[in-house]
Amino acid sequence: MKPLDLQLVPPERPMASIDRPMIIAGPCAAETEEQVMATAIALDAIPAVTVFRAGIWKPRTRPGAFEGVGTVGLKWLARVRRETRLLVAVEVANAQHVEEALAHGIDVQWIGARTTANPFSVQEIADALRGVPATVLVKNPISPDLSLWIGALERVNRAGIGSLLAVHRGFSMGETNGYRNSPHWQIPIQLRRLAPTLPVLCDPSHISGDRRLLPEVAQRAMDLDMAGLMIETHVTPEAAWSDASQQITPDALVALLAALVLRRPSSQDPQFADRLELLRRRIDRLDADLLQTLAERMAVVRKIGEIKAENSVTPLQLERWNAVVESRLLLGKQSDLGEDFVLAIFQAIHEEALRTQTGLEGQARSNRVDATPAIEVRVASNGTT
Ligand SMILES: C=C(O[C@@H]1C=C(C(=O)O)C=C[C@H]1O)C(=O)O
Repeated sequence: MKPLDLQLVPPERPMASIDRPMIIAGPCAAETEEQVMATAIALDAIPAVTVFRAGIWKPRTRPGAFEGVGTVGLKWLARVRRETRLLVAVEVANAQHVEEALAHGIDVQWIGARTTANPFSVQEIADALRGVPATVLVKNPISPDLSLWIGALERVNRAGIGSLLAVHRGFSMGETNGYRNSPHWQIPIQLRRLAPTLPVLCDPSHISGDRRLLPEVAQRAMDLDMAGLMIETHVTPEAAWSDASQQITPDALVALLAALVLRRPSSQDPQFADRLELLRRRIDRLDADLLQTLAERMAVVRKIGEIKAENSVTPLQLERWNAVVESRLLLGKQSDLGEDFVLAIFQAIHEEALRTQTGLEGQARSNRVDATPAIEVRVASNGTT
């Protein structure tokens, strides 16, 4: 795929000129004016924090949960803006939210995961932002669908706004290895590959769902050289009206930021460059071998597919596949390779093997005169099969 045509972040915008990770912090939701001001004042004292976030319209999974204070919260955010050095950010989900946020001088608007998933809503928001030099963050959609995320970014970008940034908040999956939203780090990495000038921040709070996981997720984001962090922060997290388990106090945020190890994306040291180059050449050779081996394996798979097709045997052979998986996991373990990693590789290989053999089966069927008829469905007289 060629790089995306996203005209991003004019350099004169303050949000764009970041040589350190941008830190956005604030409560999941604005609850009262006192809670908003107390949190904002505490965050104002942390130099690394530049943007104060608070949701006022909260999309909730089920009705009856706290759905946000609504428009009155914008007045509280405007007060934060007046009384601290922080920029203020709010989530918008429709054109009316955008207009009200703009009318109250809100600096940053973010599009949440549920909204990003709906192109109608994103277009409505983009239309409301047309020609306004606003800063907009687009969170990833709930499902691990990169095209949907890119589509939302493109819609907002085409509106000709001021600055555009993306936020990785993880993906809602059945199984999440203890995360509230599975990170699927390869998706934001792929986004950055396609849109190299787009700053992509990470929201460790929504990935973790549990404040105990925050430091490791935030560190992972920094190790991936992401442009910043959005971390839910509340003066009394345990009493929060929403997302209580994932919010941290401003003091805990100070500790988290202090413990982060920030590394450079590159080094000028010529010795480092030489060693890296040498090792990378070895990787290049190994990858070429890997691909060669894969191609040879696929050629054998194809041969097996041909004899299966001639004998009308199904591509999937569960017993054999089971034996392959067991033996490769064991081999992998002996070489210190993680089980999940080895399984994922062999599942991808098997998927491709089946795809190859399925095509052959179709061809053989249409060439054969004595082909077994396609599944016969007999309709019983009472209408059931
Ligand atoms: C190659 C075969 O076909 C399929 C692919 C397999 C593989 O890639 O190892 C294993 C079993 C089958 O589901 C085979 O039957 O051996």
